[in-house]
Amino acid sequence: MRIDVVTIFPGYLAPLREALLGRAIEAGLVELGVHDLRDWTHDVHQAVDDSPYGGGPGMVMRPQVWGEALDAVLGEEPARLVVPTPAGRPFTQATAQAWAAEERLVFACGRYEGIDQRVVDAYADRGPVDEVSIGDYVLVGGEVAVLVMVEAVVRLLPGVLGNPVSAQEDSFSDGLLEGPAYTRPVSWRGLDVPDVLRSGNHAAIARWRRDRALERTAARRPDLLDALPPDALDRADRAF
Ligand SMILES: Nc1cc(-c2ccc3ccn(Cc4ccc(CN5CCCCC5)cc4)c3c2)n[nH]1
Repeated sequence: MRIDVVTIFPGYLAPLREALLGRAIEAGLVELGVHDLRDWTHDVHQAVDDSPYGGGPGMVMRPQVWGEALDAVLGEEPARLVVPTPAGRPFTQATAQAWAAEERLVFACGRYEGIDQRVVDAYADRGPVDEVSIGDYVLVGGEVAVLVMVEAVVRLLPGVLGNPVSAQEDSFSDGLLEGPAYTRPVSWRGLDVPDVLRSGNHAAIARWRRDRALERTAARRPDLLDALPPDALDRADRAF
């Protein structure tokens, strides 16, 4: 997979070259290009924003600069164009799974109050364009959202995670939140590891973990329970 990011703050994307993702890049599992939007300005002030038509607070990013940048970065290769925005469709684990199958992702990081809508509209007839939100809160720009989404996607690529099973057993992959996890010591500050986890009884352990996941999901994300397909909960689950 190749990932390109266009931004006026390239330094914001430096963490993508650290740790696990950095190793994935070095291993050639993913290619990353980070591009400074201002490289496609032609004025001495390198202006990328202007006042909004119709009035309103703040500034909007100008379409011309974005058009030149995205034409250059996209080139002739097909790619999915991703535009983070508070007004986007929710980015979920399902989105990450779908994008992990893509050959190319290009992220357009807005700032100010966002990017002139015609940029999205102009590229919509060239290929898939996704306007996505990572949550119901307002960030200052798209860069942090791109860090989140790139991490969620790249960890799913074959060879990136040391233990790929955990990608399948993620929270949300079975529709439930994962339950509590424990490691040594058995007792810590008067708090003990649940006996069942040390029993060696794998059926009992699986049941206990499922019950804790159901309990946590019901308490913290009842919406996920409501969204489960009817056959997702078996009789033992319902007893819980
Ligand atoms: N999930 C998520 C993604 C983002 C995101 C992504 C990309 C950009 C580019 C710029 N900003 C900042 C910004 C965008 C829009 C407004 C206007 N809007 C008015 C009505 C109420 C909500 C805000 C204010 C500031 C961004 C913010 N935030 N949260």
